[in-house]
Amino acid sequence: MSQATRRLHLGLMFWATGTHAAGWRLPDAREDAAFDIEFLQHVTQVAERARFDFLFLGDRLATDPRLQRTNPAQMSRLEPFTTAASLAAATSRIGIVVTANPTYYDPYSVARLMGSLDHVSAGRASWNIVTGADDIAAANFSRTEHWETGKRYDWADEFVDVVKALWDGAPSVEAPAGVPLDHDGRHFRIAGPLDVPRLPQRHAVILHAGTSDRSRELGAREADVIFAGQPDIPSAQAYYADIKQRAARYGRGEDEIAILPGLTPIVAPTTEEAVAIYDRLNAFLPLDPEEAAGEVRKGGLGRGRRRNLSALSETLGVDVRGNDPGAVVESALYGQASEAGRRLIDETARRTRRSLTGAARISYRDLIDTAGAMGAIVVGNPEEVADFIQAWFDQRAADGFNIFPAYVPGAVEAFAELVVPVLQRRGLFRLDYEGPTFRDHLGLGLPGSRRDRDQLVRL
Ligand SMILES: Cc1cc2nc3c(=O)[nH]c(=O)nc-3n(C[C@H](O)[C@H](O)[C@H](O)COP(=O)(O)O)c2cc1C
Repeated sequence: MSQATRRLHLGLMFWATGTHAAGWRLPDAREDAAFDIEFLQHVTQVAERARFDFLFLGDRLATDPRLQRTNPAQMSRLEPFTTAASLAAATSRIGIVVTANPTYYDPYSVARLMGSLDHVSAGRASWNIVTGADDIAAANFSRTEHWETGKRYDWADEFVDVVKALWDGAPSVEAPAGVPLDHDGRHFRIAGPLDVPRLPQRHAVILHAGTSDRSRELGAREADVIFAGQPDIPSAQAYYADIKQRAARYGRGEDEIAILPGLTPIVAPTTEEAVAIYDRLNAFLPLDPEEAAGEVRKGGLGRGRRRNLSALSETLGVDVRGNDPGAVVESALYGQASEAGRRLIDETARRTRRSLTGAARISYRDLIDTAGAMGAIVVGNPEEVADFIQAWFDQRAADGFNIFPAYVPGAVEAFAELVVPVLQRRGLFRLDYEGPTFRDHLGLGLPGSRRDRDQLVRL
């Protein structure tokens, strides 16, 4: 795609009390937000008014008390297909992404649920394929273990193939009874045809999120959007180039696959106000008790790492235990710290505008706060946040972002009101939707049928 026509894409990651662990502590936060469908609809409408490409509903198939520390709204939630149908009825343009994990679903059900959602939403359905980070989910699905990566992706590859083939054979004007599938594969035996009529988008938009080589391959082959997690431009550029190269090997053009890292923007009219929000959120978070040497524990995905001087010492490569967490850090620490430690200090300075030498100084507590949330975070005024987004976009580290609002609804409204107009003024983001379907927002036409495509490849 030429630079002139390349457009930024924006998704909204919806965690009802925000993606910051203290998002639920702010005055306008709602502790029942995850279950109040009118509230979910309101947030989706705010995103739609700002012309976001999509609202993203992640999912987990198990609850985990450890999430209470970091994202309480993730501990219990509404089932996403049901939620999505309700959000579709309250909106008319925004794409709606539902996470459904092939490891624990079956293909006919997903083809049917997603196909129905595409009808209910008039062409705005999207399936986020994840193979699952939660090994505890296995215990809810009559399994003794969460499969290892190879098995999960062998299963997922065939699963996705079958779902797309079911959509291709869905009842249509040309074939009112549908086309039987008669799939007899390694994992699935499915007769078909699907009982849902041909989807408005033919295929729901496919998203994918994962980290392994197998995940990259599945994403490059099947996904229209990749949800990525790199925290900085160099690592995001490497990931971006790798996915686009892999996609090219499947005959797919650069513009057929959008790579959107997650980004937490903390924005306010002035830099000082934005930093004050960031500090205020972090001040709510308690520190963990210190641990004995050699016992530093790290949290898993989404559960955050331990917030104490022991864990900080690990990252810095310098033993800083015994300091008052609120004390300012000596400037000599920079020279002593590991590379990861120096990155942590630099990132803290970028977010807080404090330094090791200036009038406003970095404290140990500031470093702990940064280490607790190392994803891509930008704190600043609207122009500064837009600069950050544009830098990633221009340097091909991203085709846009999945926006993680730190607190809800305030951070969604702030981004919509303050940053989107700047991105629009710069010609980076759409002024209006160009069509009614999610595929239209992504600039994608209707997909050819899999069988046609396979035949073309054979010719
Ligand atoms: C950005 C991102 C978002 C993810 N979202 C979810 C999710 O909503 N639900 C889930 O079960 N797993 C989610 N995962 C986990 C992936 O499905 C995957 O299982 C995990 O990253 C391990 O990588 P692998 O599958 O490539 O081995 C996410 C992963 C990433 C990187």
